[in-house]
Amino acid sequence: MTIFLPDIARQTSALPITLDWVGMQGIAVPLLIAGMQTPALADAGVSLDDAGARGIHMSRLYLALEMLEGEPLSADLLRRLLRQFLDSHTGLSLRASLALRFELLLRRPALVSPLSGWKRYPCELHASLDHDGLRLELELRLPYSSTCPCSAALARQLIQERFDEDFAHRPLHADEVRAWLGSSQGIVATPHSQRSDAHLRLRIDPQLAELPLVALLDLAESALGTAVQTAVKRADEQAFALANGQNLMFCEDAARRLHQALLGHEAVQEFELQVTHAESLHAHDAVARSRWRRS
Ligand SMILES: Nc1nc2c(ncn2[C@@H]2O[C@H](COP(=O)(O)OP(=O)(O)OP(=O)(O)O)[C@@H](O)[C@H]2O)c(=O)[nH]1
Repeated sequence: MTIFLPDIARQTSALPITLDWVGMQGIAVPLLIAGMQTPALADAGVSLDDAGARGIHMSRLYLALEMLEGEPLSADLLRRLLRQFLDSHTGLSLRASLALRFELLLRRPALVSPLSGWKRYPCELHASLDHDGLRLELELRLPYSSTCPCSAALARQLIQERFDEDFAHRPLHADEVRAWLGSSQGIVATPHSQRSDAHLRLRIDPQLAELPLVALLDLAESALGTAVQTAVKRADEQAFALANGQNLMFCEDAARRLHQALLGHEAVQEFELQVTHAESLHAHDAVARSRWRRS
């Protein structure tokens, strides 16, 4: 005996209006990225371009997401998946989209010691397919350390003044000066540093064979110069202090360095970036933004 199941989605809408996006948000999916299974949350949807149709077929989108489990995440896989969204909604939808939110874990080496540890990078990938083809946008967030150049200059001035007070009118002896340099009575002031955050939103070439996730994170960290560390021994901390001292930056400096680095990457077709320095000088943040579009 066949049981009749009412199918409301096939009814006609009482209000004939098209909809930009209909779908599901926050679906749990495993992805394969950089050789690792990576848990993600997916938002999957299509446009509803048939104004008279009551609804889309959610289950068809949900089941198509199984494609993500079997092979490494790539532009080609996303193109085929979104094509499946559209093929399963022929006559209803002209545009399909998928957003994936996940945290990429990368093993990062210490600066000096032979140690390493995992660092997490929050990522979002937004893919859409319509008659113009596949569009890919990548959002990356990465933490780094920034030391204020103004604060460093002001601290150096205080150290010079203290030096004048302690040594101006008597002969200098290297041992005495060396001991003074190693004391907090001599080095009376230190500049402030802060944990900072870079947020990159990049339009990526959809023809690429591989998604350049790791390459772009490496590029951004190298442009900033003082990425936050994972495993740290004292030797690593000392190297980090040196790196910060040689890498003083305002938020404007950080934004310009990232801008310059991203301009040179072949996969990047357009970007917006924001750097946020969570100041320890005051309770609000210093922020700089920049954007670029290939003309
Ligand atoms: N379109 C739509 N479906 C919803 C919504 N909320 C829950 N659903 C349910 O999602 C389920 C899956 O929808 P369909 O994909 O059309 O299910 P189906 O008719 O069994 O599958 P097909 O035979 O492939 O069309 C249905 O049971 C819907 O009732 C909603 O807001 N809109």
